[in-house]
Amino acid sequence: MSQKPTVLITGASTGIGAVYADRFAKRGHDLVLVARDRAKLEALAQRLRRETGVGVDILPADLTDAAQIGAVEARLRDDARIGILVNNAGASLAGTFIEQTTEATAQLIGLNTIAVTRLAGAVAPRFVKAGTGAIINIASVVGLAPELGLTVYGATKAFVTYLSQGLQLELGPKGVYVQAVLPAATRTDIWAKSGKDVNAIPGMMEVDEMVDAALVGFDRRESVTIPPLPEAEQWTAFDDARKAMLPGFGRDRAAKRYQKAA
Ligand SMILES: NC(=O)C1=CN([C@@H]2O[C@H](COP(=O)(O)OP(=O)(O)OC[C@H]3O[C@@H](n4cnc5c(N)ncnc54)[C@H](OP(=O)(O)O)[C@@H]3O)[C@@H](O)[C@H]2O)C=CC1
Ligand SMILES: CC(=O)[C@H](N)C(=O)O
Repeated sequence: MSQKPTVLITGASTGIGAVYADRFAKRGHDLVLVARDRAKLEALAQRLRRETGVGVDILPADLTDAAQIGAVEARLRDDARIGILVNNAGASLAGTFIEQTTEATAQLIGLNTIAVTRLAGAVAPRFVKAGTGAIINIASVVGLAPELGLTVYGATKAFVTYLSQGLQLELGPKGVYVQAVLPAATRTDIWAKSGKDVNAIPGMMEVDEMVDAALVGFDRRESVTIPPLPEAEQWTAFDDARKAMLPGFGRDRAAKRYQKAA
């Protein structure tokens, strides 16, 4: 059993989550791998046990199912060895807003936002009590870019970034580190699953490069990591512009432009 904190990773059966599993195993952390596909989780677990010698448990679960996410929450609450949560499981959707059904968007919102919030909520009290722990939430640059035409998906990812920033403010002073990772297009199965041809999209980052970059941000304890963004100052300027508005929100009169002419 590793002396390092165990890492629970959701969406570990493929793509970004599977690479996080590989990297944390190579760093010597025991793992708990969560996704729906038991066979893929077991194959990855066997490889990582064999190659790295760490302990790997699998916890198959559909995170949109109340009973199944409940089992993952219980593990996060009760297993004191778990010191890092990677909230990565997520999906995208084919089509435009008016082509998407309310059932499909509700399912997407459930996975990309409610599950992320519930799992963070299950583990945060224990982390705060211990005065240590880390939560990595996988958002997306799409959450900053309504122009990309992925409205509901992007809205779920804006939620994840906001949630992460809020949690970092609330939990950071109590010793808990929260990171939002905002990948841009990354070569994984998510594209085919949402009806897109991964090879037709320019600027596709390889998944190993994306996760390795995100882990550089993790090691630096960045609160927001955007792997492809060349100029970090652009994010700082964006965030500073937001903060500059805050004093303007606390006024008891409507702004002059909204006041009726006398
Ligand atoms: N690839 C990209 O371009 C980008 C991806 N992201 C985000 O990265 C995260 C990982 O996606 P990525 O690796 O690309 O895509 P993949 O489709 O490869 O991986 C998604 C993972 O989530 C799991 N998953 C999906 N639905 C459920 C569910 N209902 N319950 C439990 N697990 C589920 C899948 O496993 P299983 O099917 O076995 O359940 C799989 O392990 C997502 O949050 C995505 O939004 C962000 C920006 C860019
Ligand atoms: C739009 C996508 O499906 C992609 N995962 C992304 O966030 O860029």
